[in-house]
Amino acid sequence: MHPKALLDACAELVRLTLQFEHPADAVVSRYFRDHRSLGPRERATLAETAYTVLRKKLLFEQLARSGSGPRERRLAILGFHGPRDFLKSALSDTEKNWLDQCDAVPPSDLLEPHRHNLPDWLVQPLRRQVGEGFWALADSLAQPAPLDLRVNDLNARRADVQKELAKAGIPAVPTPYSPWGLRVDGKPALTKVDAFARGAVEVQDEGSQLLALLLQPRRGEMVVDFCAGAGGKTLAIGAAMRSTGRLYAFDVSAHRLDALKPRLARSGLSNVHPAAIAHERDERIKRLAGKIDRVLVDAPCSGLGTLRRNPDLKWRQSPHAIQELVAKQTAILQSASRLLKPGGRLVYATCSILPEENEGIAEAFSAAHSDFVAEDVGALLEQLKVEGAAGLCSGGASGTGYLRLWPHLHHTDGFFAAVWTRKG
Ligand SMILES: C[S@@+](CC[C@H](N)C(=O)[O-])C[C@H]1O[C@@H](n2cnc3c(N)ncnc32)[C@H](O)[C@@H]1O
Repeated sequence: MHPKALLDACAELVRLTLQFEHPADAVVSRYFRDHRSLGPRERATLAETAYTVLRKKLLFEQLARSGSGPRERRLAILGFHGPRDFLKSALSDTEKNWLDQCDAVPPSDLLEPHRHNLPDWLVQPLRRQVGEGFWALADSLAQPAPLDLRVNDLNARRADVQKELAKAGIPAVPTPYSPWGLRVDGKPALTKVDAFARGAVEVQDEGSQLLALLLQPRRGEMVVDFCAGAGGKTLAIGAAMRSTGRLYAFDVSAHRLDALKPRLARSGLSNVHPAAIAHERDERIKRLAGKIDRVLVDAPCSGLGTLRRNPDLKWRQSPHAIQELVAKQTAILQSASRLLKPGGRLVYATCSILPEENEGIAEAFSAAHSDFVAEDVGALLEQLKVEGAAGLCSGGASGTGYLRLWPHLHHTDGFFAAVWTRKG
């Protein structure tokens, strides 16, 4: 594609994503479906440009106050993902001069919002939690995430898959905390790799893998993944159960559960039972009350721990939306807890970095449920032989009560988990 046409296309995609009517990944997929002739490199340029604009929106909007031409075009020029020479061949002389002026602005001249690129309402809660780590956190949230894979240890070994990927020209290293994880350089086309086609690997952030590990499901047990979605954690749990017992994958979205089906087929698991429920108090849930060994509640949340992958969320979420989520999280955890038999384990998890969706929910649950004992997550991870377990946790009486993963410290998405045992 000619540089001018590619820049025009980038400006159009930037315009569409900045409408914030739909998640950015859905807008990008839709754009690609509507423009089937785009090649892989053009797609990469378009997607990365739109995502860079979302990541650095406040800075770019400030810089775009000067310059001329449509605003989306100025933003696309600032965020353009590709060689500078290539970009400049698409620009007028005026635009080239303006871009040189923008490039020359020293970071020390920028106001704080133009450096952290976060909405005001998010800055205080993050500063309160990470203190001096705030700028490292803001920087890491503005970077693209690495690609993590989970090796399906039902049918493959991590070391063998690592060798197989290396042979296919995809270097990968074992992840430091999850026993199943491989971290891959760049963004290879995984669907074409045999290990993926035969279900030996799935794409999954290392933090998500740790949530499944924390549930510690055993052979032959009855387990519920309450908010299973497209089943990322379901697959990890089912493999840890060695495809035995019964694993219910519940979700209110039949559409999301549909996306689990091809993944299940690849995985070789035969113990998973997906079922759409109407809401958290569904009859199906009532029938299983008191019968389940382990329940994972991977709750619907703000997703603010995934800003590296979903930078639009910081502009689409709001304090009001968070309040609604907190009410929903409380209700789901309450209902899901009824499923457990005495001695059973409950794990509540989010991919949020806000205390009200995390410690706030966990502490309120503990206070209202004297029949559940809060477990120390640091101690559990230690037993599970997770490297540097205490460093992954914070809070509670011991200071390691909850799992608290941060992108700038652990190179995973931001995750939270709390664990309880139902008293016998
Ligand atoms: C964080 S996502 C789950 C991601 C999934 N566990 C995975 O690993 O891929 C939260 C899920 O909760 C589901 N959900 C929302 N409200 C629910 C409810 N009342 N009961 C059960 N699931 C619900 C959403 O449809 C969404 O799929």
